[in-house]
Amino acid sequence: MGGRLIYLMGPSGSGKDSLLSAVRERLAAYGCRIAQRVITRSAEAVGEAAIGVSPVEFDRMQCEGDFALSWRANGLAYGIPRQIDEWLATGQDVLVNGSRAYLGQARQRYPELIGVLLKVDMDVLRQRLLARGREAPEQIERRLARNALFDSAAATEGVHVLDNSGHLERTVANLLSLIGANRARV
Ligand SMILES: Nc1ncnc2c1ncn2[C@@H]1O[C@H](COP(=O)(O)OP(=O)(O)O)[C@@H](O)[C@H]1O
Ligand SMILES: O=P(O)(O)OC[C@H]1O[C@H](OP(=O)(O)OP(=O)(O)O)[C@H](O)[C@@H]1O
Repeated sequence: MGGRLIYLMGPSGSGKDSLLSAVRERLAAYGCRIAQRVITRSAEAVGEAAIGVSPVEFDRMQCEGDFALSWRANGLAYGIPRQIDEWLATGQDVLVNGSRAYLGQARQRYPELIGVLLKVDMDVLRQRLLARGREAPEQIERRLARNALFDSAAATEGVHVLDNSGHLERTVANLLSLIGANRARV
């Protein structure tokens, strides 16, 4: 039997990287892989378990079929290495940090994917983005404005919504429970 693809999404600043860092070891113990993303962001500013490449290198990798999934957003290009297909084929679950805008295309390739949407109140989101300090204020406002694209009910159809407005540990527990990683694998 193939593994499950868990497709984590959420606004910039909703806590995807923090959540993935917090669950990394527990998911590894459960046998679930976390895909390392390739991003056209300088390596210093990647700030997560991702690989930074130049736009030219990204295009070359894409042409060579290195990515199972890839998309562009926020002026950047993102790729999920095709290695995830080997993991899924050998029955391992895989968690990817995805894009809300790309969900439909991801579903075309992986119809059984499990969508998980991290949600945070708008004011909390702005505060967290400013406190993180990775983007300039105008970039932060553009990222917040982008969220209006995903306000419709359709955006949450068929996806599991996890609220990360509170403590991260609660969100961690909810994600592990959703995946079934809080109990022994049978
Ligand atoms: N539950 C939480 N409570 C408080 N701060 C959080 C929580 N989750 C994430 N953060 C903080 O919010 C900021 C954005 O989180 P991050 O994981 O970088 O989000 P994303 O990867 O979705 O852009 C970071 O500074 C992070 O430390
Ligand atoms: O279509 P959207 O849901 O808006 O997503 C667009 C991109 O933004 C996020 O990336 P990234 O991790 O670079 O942004 P963040 O760390 O600032 O959230 C997300 O993971 C997608 O790659």
